[in-house]
Amino acid sequence: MTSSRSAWHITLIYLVVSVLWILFSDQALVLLGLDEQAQRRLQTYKGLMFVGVTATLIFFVVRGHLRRLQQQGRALRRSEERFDLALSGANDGVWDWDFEAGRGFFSSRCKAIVGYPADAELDVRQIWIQRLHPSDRDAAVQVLRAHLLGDIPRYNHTHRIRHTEGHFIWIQASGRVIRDEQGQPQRIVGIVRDVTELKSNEERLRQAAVVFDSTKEGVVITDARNRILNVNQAFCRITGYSREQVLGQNPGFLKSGRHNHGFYRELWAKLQATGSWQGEIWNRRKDSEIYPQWQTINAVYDSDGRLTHYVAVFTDLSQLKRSQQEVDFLAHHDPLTRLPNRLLIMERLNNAVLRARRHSHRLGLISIDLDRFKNVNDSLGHSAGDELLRIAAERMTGVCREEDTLARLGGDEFVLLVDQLDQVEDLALIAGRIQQAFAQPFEIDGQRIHLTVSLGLSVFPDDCQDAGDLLKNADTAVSQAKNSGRNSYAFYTQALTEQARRQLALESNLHQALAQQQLQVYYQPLIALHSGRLSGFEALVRWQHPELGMVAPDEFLPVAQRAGLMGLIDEYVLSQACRQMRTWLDAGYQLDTMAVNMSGYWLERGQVLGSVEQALHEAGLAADYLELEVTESEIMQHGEQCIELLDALRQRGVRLSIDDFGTGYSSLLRLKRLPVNKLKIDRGFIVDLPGDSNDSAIARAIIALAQSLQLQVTAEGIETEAQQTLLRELGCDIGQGYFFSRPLPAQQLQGLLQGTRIEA
Ligand SMILES: Nc1nc2c(ncn2[C@@H]2O[C@H](COP(=O)(O)O[C@H]3[C@@H](O)[C@H](n4cnc5c(=O)[nH]c(N)nc54)O[C@@H]3COP(=O)(O)O)[C@@H](O)[C@H]2O)c(=O)[nH]1
Repeated sequence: MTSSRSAWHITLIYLVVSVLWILFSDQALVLLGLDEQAQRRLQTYKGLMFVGVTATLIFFVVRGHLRRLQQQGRALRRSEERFDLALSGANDGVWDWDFEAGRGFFSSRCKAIVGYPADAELDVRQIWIQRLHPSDRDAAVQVLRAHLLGDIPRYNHTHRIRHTEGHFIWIQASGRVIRDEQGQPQRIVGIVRDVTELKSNEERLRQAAVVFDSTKEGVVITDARNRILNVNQAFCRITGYSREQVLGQNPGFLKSGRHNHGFYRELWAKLQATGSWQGEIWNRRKDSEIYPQWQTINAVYDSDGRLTHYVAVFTDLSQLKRSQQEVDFLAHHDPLTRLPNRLLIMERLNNAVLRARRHSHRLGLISIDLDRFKNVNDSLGHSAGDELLRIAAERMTGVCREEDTLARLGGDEFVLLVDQLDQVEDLALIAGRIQQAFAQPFEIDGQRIHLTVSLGLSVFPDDCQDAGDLLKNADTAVSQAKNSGRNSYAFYTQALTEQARRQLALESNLHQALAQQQLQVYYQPLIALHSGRLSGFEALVRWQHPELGMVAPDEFLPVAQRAGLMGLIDEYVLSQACRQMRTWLDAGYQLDTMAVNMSGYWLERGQVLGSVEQALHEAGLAADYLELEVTESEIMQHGEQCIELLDALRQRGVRLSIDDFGTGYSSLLRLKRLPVNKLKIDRGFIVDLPGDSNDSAIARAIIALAQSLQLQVTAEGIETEAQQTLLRELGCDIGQGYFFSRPLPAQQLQGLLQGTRIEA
């Protein structure tokens, strides 16, 4: 019942009772039959009583009403106090936006949130519209509009507001619209809350969650009873288990079985005593693979110091271990062929020598060098060269025993350590097998490559006393194999070492020899066999070493070649020979030829032409006196380039001769194209004449071939009269050899020259 109806009720009852009292109380007095004075007195008392009763009634009604009002007021205040307390406890501010009046009310907390003092007079624009973050404005207005249109029951939105100090704060505003009878929005009332800290906490949590899930380390969080509460994605990736499969489990199910109880006992003892443990631990993945991990476990305590959680963070070390193994492997192996490298073979060699010493057995070392491997690299490129080395290593491994070690020292150098060698000959058998491994051509990039190997064999303790010397000796022997024509093997001997030492000494003295003119040119006569006339000389270099005596060219020329001095020697001999020829001609000796050897170095560098022209010019000698000798094998090796050079020399009038003819397998077709004047039969075919019928046949054939090609023929190495006679009979033009004279210095040839002088 409303308050006005209650008031009408009471008033009506009062009216009825009052009217009935007035109407019937006087009649009741009349019925009493009292005199007029008594009646008037009673009427006065009656009136007084009515006033007294009604006054009493009014007193109680008013008092009751006022008491109720007081109670309601107190209840309202209490309720307001509770509301205020609740809002301020929750740190919320109240706002009220009256659309009709265009005013807003903002509680002091509401103002404080934005940075205004409590007594600041603010309108809605100042506190809300102008302060909204531009990025949040559209969304905030849209939610408000939706609520005002009745699309959503409450206005609730979180957005950024610029604080009076300039920075942005996050607030959460909520409210509800109040409408008039027609449903038109009158005002909206609500609360506002500063959620900046909440937001930054949320952001931190979000970041933590991203870190938790994106970190490469596996993370496991357990409760105090060690039941898994959470794991991250890295844990799942590393272990192979899904999150659902492990939640609630004890992490002990990951144990690999590789650690004993003592290990785990110590782990837990340390964890409980210090609150953390760190170390390498082996666990088992879902696919049963066991793997190492580096793990840190920390105990987590609450503010009262009670243990609440354990957090374990671990890194999978298996990749690292594999890399470490690979690094270790590469430190001792060659990455291309995966064979042991120099470091490892030396280690094994040293150990093998110690064992061989202790047990008095032999061991062998084979140094293996691929012949002309450089040509493959130069012509087909380094990747083809690498591929070839890889296949060669495979083939050699295939023919070696398990217990022996094949290693690559670098480039095309390999060694094979043969442990426990029963007899030296066995090493030769193994060398043969390695040579055989190269019998088939190599298929690289669609090309068939024929390759041979040279092998040097050395035996402990026969050839040396330690591992270093064993390797050195095998190297020396391989050089010997190479010098003797490649595709062969050679054993190391003490004599070889002496030779190697002498060659080293020669190499270091050769520069000095050139500077101090220790090199001399000797001349060996060339005799026209049909007349016995001295037709010329071949210039041959000699080294008069101050300590070693006369050193033969066979010995020092390969050294000069290696030392890069061949060009200087060739030029020196050429110019000396041309000058000497000029001197002899000027002295009136009738000579036709001065023969000079042309080395492979000259052919390679292509400097011959310039040097020849210069030497002839300086000596003032006509070109046709000069005969350059090129060996058959050099011509074969240098091919077209050599022919072009010979052509050029020929055009300048220089005569050319093929030296050591018969040893180089030149084809007749090529021979026909060569611009040469002479063939020089190799001494090897002369030495056994006239007794050896094969050599006779060869000499005869060469002479016939030369004649048919209209070339002259010289036979070198004639040591006997019989050889001279036979060769003359066969039609050989020129003879050279000890039978006529050894090579001699110019001044010792005067006697021989006398017969050729033309008297002026
Ligand atoms: N590029 C150069 N090569 C040169 C030069 N001087 C010599 N050589 C080459 O060195 C090789 C050895 O030469 P050498 O010891 O001088 O031997 C020559 C003669 O002494 C030797 N010969 C001559 N007759 C006889 C004989 O009757 N018996 C015998 N055992 N040996 C004899 O033959 C060598 C001449 O050879 P060749 O040149 O093939 O005619 C040798 O290959 C020389 O070519 C030089 O200055 N530059």
